[in-house]
Amino acid sequence: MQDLGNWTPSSWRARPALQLPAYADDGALRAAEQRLATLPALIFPGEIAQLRTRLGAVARGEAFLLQGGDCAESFDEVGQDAVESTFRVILQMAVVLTYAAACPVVKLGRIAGQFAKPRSSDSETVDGTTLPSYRGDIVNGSAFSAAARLPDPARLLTAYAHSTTTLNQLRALAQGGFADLHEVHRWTADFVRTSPQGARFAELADRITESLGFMEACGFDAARTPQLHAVEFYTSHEALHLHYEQALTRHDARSGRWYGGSAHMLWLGERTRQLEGAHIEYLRGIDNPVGVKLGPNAAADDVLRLLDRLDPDNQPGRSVLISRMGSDKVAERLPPLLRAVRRAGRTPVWCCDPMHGNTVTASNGYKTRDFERILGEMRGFFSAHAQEGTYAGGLHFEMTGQDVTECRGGAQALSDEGLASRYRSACDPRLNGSQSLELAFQIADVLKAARA
Ligand SMILES: O=C[C@H](O)[C@H](O)COP(=O)(O)O
Ligand SMILES: C=C(OP(=O)(O)O)C(=O)O
Ligand SMILES: [Mn+2]
Repeated sequence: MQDLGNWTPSSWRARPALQLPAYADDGALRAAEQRLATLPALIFPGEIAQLRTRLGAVARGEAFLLQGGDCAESFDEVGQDAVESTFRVILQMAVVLTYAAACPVVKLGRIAGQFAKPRSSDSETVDGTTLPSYRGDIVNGSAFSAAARLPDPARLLTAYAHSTTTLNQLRALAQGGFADLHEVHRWTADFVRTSPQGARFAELADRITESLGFMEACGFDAARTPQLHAVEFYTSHEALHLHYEQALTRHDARSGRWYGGSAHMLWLGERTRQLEGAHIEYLRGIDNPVGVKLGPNAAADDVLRLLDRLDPDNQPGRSVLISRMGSDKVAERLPPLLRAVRRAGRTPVWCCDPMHGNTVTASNGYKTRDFERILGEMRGFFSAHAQEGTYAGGLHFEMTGQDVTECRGGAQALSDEGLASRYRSACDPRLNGSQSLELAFQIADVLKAARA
């Protein structure tokens, strides 16, 4: 078993911690942490071990990882629509990829806990008024008022409550009949059904339905094949708010290991991955699969030191490296990292986040991303792996199943003016349901070619 040295769930507190809120009332923070520590973990060790096994298959090139969801979940949107629509689009994307590339797809939501946000600036100025930045619903409110922006420790408990609600809904959707492959036609949202993507998906769904009918006519017993009736769906979020993560850390008496009980998988962002920092210290001691984002300034040596710290035994399925270079930099910056990791004999999952290196400001002030640049980084990621003889293992998207207008382009040809109509994200722009499906068809072609 990995030697954790002097690690404890609270050893991160002796290290410099970036991006954490400064609470005015220490007593209220401690009370919230103590309350959380008495509540059940959201995710249990057996489920975490199962995801490690699935990601191990990705690391070996036998499966593909699809990770996606909101940039920042909102307390106001916890409920039927937002969760169900994102779940159904992830299912649709996964079916498109599985069908095209005949490759199992591991489905991992940025969901049921994605409430904490790192920011470039501590404050925001609007019309001459300066207030603290919004840092995610677990910390403060997105409304531009002094009261909303005050960090409130009671939000830690609301985040836990909302995560349990969402997780309960996800478990029901994944296991309760909705995800049955015989229902594949029902997964399309109404606004997508009439789009070119909707039509393309309907054709694919017809082929799947026909194949199932054919196989059942040949005597294949679908009723005895659980994989047709339910899906494995896992959760993840950025492990930014360490007070929250520590309070949900649990010891597993059976294995003797510690695990983060807030999600199956946890990752660190580009801004909090300092080797000697608090966030890496926390992550190294838990047994979950863990990820690290890598931006264009990551050096090969940094990446190897991070793997030494997080995954010293080089266990397939433990570490996920998520590159987010930008479409204009991926061809130059990613190959040296792939080469160094391969030469060191390391076997992390390599995943691409084509969102965070491609954020721009539209002419009317909206934070946005271009569909073509997202696609461009994704293609650059596959090319870099082909060039280096490594496996392009997965993709990480900021997306929603809803009909929002936050990213430009795609078949809908969303323009700067179009962004204003339904821009709902409190942080970064997401692909909408139709853009997400369009992207899945594009990736399917690339994945099929890469696997051939
Ligand atoms: O989601 C990631 C970050 O929180 C986000 O990209 C930061 O955005 P900012 O540069 O507006 O702070
Ligand atoms: C903060 C995020 O990304 P990054 O750390 O890559 O900027 C994120 O995934 O929301
Ligand atoms: Mn984001």
